[in-house]
Amino acid sequence: MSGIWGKNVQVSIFGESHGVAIGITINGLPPGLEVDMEQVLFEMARRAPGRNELTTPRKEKDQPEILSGLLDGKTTGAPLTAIIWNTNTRSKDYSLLKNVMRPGQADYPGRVRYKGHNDHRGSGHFSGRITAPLVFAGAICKQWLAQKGVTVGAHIQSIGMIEDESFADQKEVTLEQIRSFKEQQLPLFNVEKETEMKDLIVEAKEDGDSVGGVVETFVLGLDAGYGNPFFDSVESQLAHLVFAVPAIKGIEFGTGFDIAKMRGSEANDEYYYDEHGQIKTRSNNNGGIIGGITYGMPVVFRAAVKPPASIKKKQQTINVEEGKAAELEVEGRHDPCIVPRVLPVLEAVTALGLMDLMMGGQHHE
Ligand SMILES: Cc1cc2nc3c(=O)[nH]c(=O)nc-3n(C[C@H](O)[C@H](O)[C@H](O)COP(=O)(O)O)c2cc1C
Ligand SMILES: C=C(O[C@@H]1CC(C(=O)O)=C[C@@H](OP(=O)(O)O)[C@H]1O)C(=O)O
Repeated sequence: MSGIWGKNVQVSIFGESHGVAIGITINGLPPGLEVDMEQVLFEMARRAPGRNELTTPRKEKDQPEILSGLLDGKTTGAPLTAIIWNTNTRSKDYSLLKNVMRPGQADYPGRVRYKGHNDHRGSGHFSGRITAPLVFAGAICKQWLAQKGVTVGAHIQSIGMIEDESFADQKEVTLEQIRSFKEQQLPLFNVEKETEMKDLIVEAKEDGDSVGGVVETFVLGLDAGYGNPFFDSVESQLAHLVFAVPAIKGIEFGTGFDIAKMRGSEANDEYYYDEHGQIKTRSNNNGGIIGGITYGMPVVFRAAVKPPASIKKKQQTINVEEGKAAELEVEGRHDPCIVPRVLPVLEAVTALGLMDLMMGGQHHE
């Protein structure tokens, strides 16, 4: 089980959705980093289940208990461990699913990989619930990044076929705008799309179905010169973490797949000096990264989020115990759309990836 990630800031996650608890150990945090716990709790509440009609009804406090690594509100430099108790499990929802494999969920591959020993209750260690500790870690990384003038934000690019404007369409995205996104149930540039998106989610839920979407994440204030060519490129670093998040099925940086349709003359991001003598580019088709290295423009990427697999609609599948075909209507508490809740997770892993990269000391300075 690969529950460990990172070079300079290393995280190790543990737990199952219906086990006693979930949690994380973070190694490599610099000593003396002041941790604003209110801010950490705020970030965790953005992701927490059961907070509104658009999410799973499972209610969890998601209150982290710090076991080590923090004294008088500051990191000690020793491993920081936080535990989050599971308090609202309802494992009977999963008794059928030990043998009847949900299409699109990890039941079948997980069963094969772990020889049937995987905890199937609440999808066990595969559950989106295990992203709560990642948001905890990301919230601390964000505070370290803020000291370096780096801010991570995100908005919903789309839900189903309903699109928001893109980051690239904006004249300027301010820190104020990012703060206001964090307060919104559906963070959007074009708030007029909110009702339409909410209705789509509710409609899918009432239909016993689910919807997917796209989250666009952006990083402001990152200097030129971070990253590496080839294996440790900034794209590789971020993509590794983004694909670690359950339900993510695609990623594109900058103009992404559409750059393939452009000519070089259109795709190239032309350089200029701004009024303060800063080097900028007129477009940002490369999403802030060229040669695996940042060039001082915002890092921008979009991640495709699949519609959650656990739906009430009747589906054809198999019962592996009986070795027969089976029909399945998934009961229980599920998100009709993962997009709003995965958005803070994507911000968190971005912050973690960047802090790990920046702690590496490979910058030109
Ligand atoms: C925050 C969050 C909440 C999720 N909620 C659900 C859910 O309620 N029902 C479900 O079937 N999948 C849900 N998922 C997705 C599954 O965890 C995921 O599809 C599964 O682990 C298989 O992984 P994959 O989709 O990345 O291949 C959620 C994911 C996240 C990140
Ligand atoms: C509890 C959370 O969301 C869960 C994520 C999830 C899944 O399959 O990923 C399935 C559901 O689990 P359960 O059947 O136990 O209610 C969600 O409620 C959470 O994210 O904290």
